[in-house]
Amino acid sequence: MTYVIGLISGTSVDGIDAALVDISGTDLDLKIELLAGKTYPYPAELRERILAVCAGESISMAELAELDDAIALAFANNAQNIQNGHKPASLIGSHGQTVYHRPPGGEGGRGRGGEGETRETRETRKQGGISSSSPRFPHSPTPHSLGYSLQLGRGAVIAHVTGITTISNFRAADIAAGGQGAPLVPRVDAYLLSHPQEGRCIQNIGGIGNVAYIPPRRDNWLEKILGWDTGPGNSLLDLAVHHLTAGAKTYDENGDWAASGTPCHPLIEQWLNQDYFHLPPPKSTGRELFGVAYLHQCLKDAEIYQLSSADLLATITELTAVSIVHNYRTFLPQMPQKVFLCGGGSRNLYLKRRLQILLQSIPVLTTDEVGLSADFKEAIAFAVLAYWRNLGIPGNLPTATGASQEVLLGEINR
Ligand SMILES: Nc1ncnc2c1ncn2[C@@H]1O[C@H](COP(=O)(O)OP(=O)(O)OP(=O)(O)O)[C@@H](O)[C@H]1O
Ligand SMILES: CC(=O)N[C@H]1[C@@H]2OC[C@@H](O2)[C@@H](O)[C@@H]1O[C@H](C)C(=O)O
Repeated sequence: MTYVIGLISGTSVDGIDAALVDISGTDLDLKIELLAGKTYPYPAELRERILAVCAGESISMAELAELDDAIALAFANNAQNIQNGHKPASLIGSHGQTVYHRPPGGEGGRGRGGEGETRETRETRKQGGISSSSPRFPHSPTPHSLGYSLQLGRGAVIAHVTGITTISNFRAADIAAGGQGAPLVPRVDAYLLSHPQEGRCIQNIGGIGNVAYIPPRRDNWLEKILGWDTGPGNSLLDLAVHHLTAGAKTYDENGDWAASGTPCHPLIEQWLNQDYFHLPPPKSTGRELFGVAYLHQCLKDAEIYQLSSADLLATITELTAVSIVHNYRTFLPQMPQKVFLCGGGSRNLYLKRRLQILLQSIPVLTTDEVGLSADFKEAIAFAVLAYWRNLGIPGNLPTATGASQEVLLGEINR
């Protein structure tokens, strides 16, 4: 029995998720008990700063250092807060705050999750203006270019402030081994959520969506696990709500607003042409692709349809749902028997309903229904990844990240 704290702020930048868990076992005997879970919202000013940097705003090294300090101290304070009323933890796994993610591949990983091919260049190429040996992915990755992923909130500060050994910088070793550095959660999902007879998809819907496909637990099931980022989760939807309410609201609570509208299907078809949805896994993405510039292009595309605000939100929500199902149908060896949602998007009842309709007879549930908190699963996963790192157990799944081998994830700060 080991008390471990998991900390993460994801691509929604809504706040720091902290989970205090009691962990035992290591793989199929792995067990976790969630003792406390809490989301600590960022101060508004810090959130805005992070979002601006994520949107590509240039900052100086001095400003970067200040931002890292502020995030590290916020994470450290919350690590202390989550222990209130509990036995102290002996280990912290802190993911930190992603501010930049470049998947591996040529030309800055544009083919996978960087800036992406613009519609203008695609049109020019279609008209013969750009020559390419690969018609769909002109920026096909070169085997030598590594990814890059930057998470702020350095572990050394968290370890010093809390006096607790802290594992941080989880993505670097997988990337050094040629991997995407994401998603890292599938190995944890495999041990906590696999089933002897059922093939399952665990679908996180955060800012970005990501799936772990876990085949039934027989034969060499571990080697058949897949995982990748499916595309937008709530990122575009949150940005659209912010835009439509002039910042008064940051998300569509329960999906109520979108539910009062109707999706515009021609737009969905057009948006599904985005290269990322057709790129085979392993693949990962972030706000660099599905961020502010992307939303503005969506708003521009929507102009000719003169959609109401509700119709626009319904259409953006539909893009998330349709792209998830498109990813399954295109890249899974077979459809799962059940889908389990987690992340904030699992609370969007309209999105959940749309997924259920698109997936027809495949039940769409949440991980809460199999005993794993849908809200804190990512924070729990980083507690488990830290626990594995401390025991010398690799955390990545090369079938999910594309790394050349299993590696120990994270740096140890004592
Ligand atoms: N009650 C709710 N109704 C609708 N949407 C919700 C609700 N609660 C949360 N969300 C959505 O979930 C988002 C936060 O999800 P979550 O915390 O899982 O994302 P994240 O961890 O930051 O992202 P990622 O998993 O990509 O790193 C919010 O920005 C919002 O869009
Ligand atoms: C670079 C980065 O922070 N990626 C996140 C993001 O949020 C969801 C999706 O994109 C996912 O692949 C990843 O996080 C989860 C925790 C993971 O690594 O499994």
